[in-house]
Amino acid sequence: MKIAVLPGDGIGPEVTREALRVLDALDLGIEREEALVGGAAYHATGHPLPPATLALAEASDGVLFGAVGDPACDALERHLRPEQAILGLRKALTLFANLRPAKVFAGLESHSALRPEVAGAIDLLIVRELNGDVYFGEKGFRTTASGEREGWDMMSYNESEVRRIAHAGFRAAQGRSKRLCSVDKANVLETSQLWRDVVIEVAREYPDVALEHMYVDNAAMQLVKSPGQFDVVVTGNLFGDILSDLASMCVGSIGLLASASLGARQTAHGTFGLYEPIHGSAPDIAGKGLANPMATILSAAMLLRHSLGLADAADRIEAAVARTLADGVLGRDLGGSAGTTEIGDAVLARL
Ligand SMILES: NC(=O)C1=CN([C@@H]2O[C@H](COP(=O)(O)OP(=O)(O)OC[C@H]3O[C@@H](n4cnc5c(N)ncnc54)[C@H](O)[C@@H]3O)[C@@H](O)[C@H]2O)C=CC1
Ligand SMILES: CC(C)CC(=O)C(=O)O
Ligand SMILES: [Mg+2]
Repeated sequence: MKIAVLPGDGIGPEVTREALRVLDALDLGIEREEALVGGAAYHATGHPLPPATLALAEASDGVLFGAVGDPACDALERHLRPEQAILGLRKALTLFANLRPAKVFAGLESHSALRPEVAGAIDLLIVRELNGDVYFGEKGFRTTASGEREGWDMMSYNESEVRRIAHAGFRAAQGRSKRLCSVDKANVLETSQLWRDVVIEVAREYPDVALEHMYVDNAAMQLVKSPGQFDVVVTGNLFGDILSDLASMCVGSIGLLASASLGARQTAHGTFGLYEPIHGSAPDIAGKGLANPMATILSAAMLLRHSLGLADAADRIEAAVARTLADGVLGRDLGGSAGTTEIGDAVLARL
């Protein structure tokens, strides 16, 4: 079993370090190799996703990813920006299904941005499409006839892209409460109309799952009003990106939400995937020891479960994180004072 570790930029290396300490403590015999990615890779090699990094990821059983993003790179041509590394990995590795669970941990109800009785009901899974949509369409700048600058980005989905993520959504729903909410903007966008049509076609293969459709603006409102109504949500790349950050504050902090990005490839141990917190490189707190590493630690648990066939070890990590939070070890993001290493220590002590 071998994993690739790509810490990246900003708080990426800080939170990845804590997740690796947790994996080490479990002594699971996992070989690992680290590589540069994002701004760190650009500064060292001139490219945010060097061929050696991609090759390492491809040759591994799973990838643990920190975060990419560096304000010093914001003026670079787009293909050289750090964010292109994570987009490139998702695309090159055909990781089209991004699972983003959001559940309120016991004891954290009052740390949600919502009222505790509303927050307490949250236990949902966002299944976000990750290989298509406006993130991967043609884009550019042009000058209009009247001489104005104009930026444009092409949004599209084809039916096979929608079909495979719809299947992922329905299968996830079958494993949970058999309810699936498909989120789109079919009242305005043709991309979304196609999305809705295909989801309805795929639904015929899952008669045991109750399908509902919701427009994304309403979904954002409903997630704040009564998040407990949602179980599995399947949606496109852009909407899923936005709704999952929103869901993180319903749970309490973006520093708590983990993710698994999966495709179809099977290894000897499980489904190949990339695992990362849903947050970014947080330049505002990078290097200060303030980042909450729990999202990355929980991502490592998802790696063990989905890619390495080590569900018991994943359960242990998740239980240790839950106990740490229940014991009131909270970072600044949750109104506490524990730093990154202190939170890692607390999880280690509860493994
Ligand atoms: N998958 C990735 O690598 C992602 C990269 N990014 C990149 O990250 C950079 C910063 O983006 P932002 O929009 O600021 O989003 P962000 O998620 O990095 O930060 C948003 C806010 O949440 C806080 N935060 C994030 N993670 C935290 C943690 N673990 N503990 C405590 N507080 C945390 C930050 O301090 C900041 O105030 C940009 O370059 C962006 O493109 C953004 C999202 C995902
Ligand atoms: C950095 C972006 C490419 C993606 C993002 O915000 C995310 O995947 O959550
Ligand atoms: Mg995001």
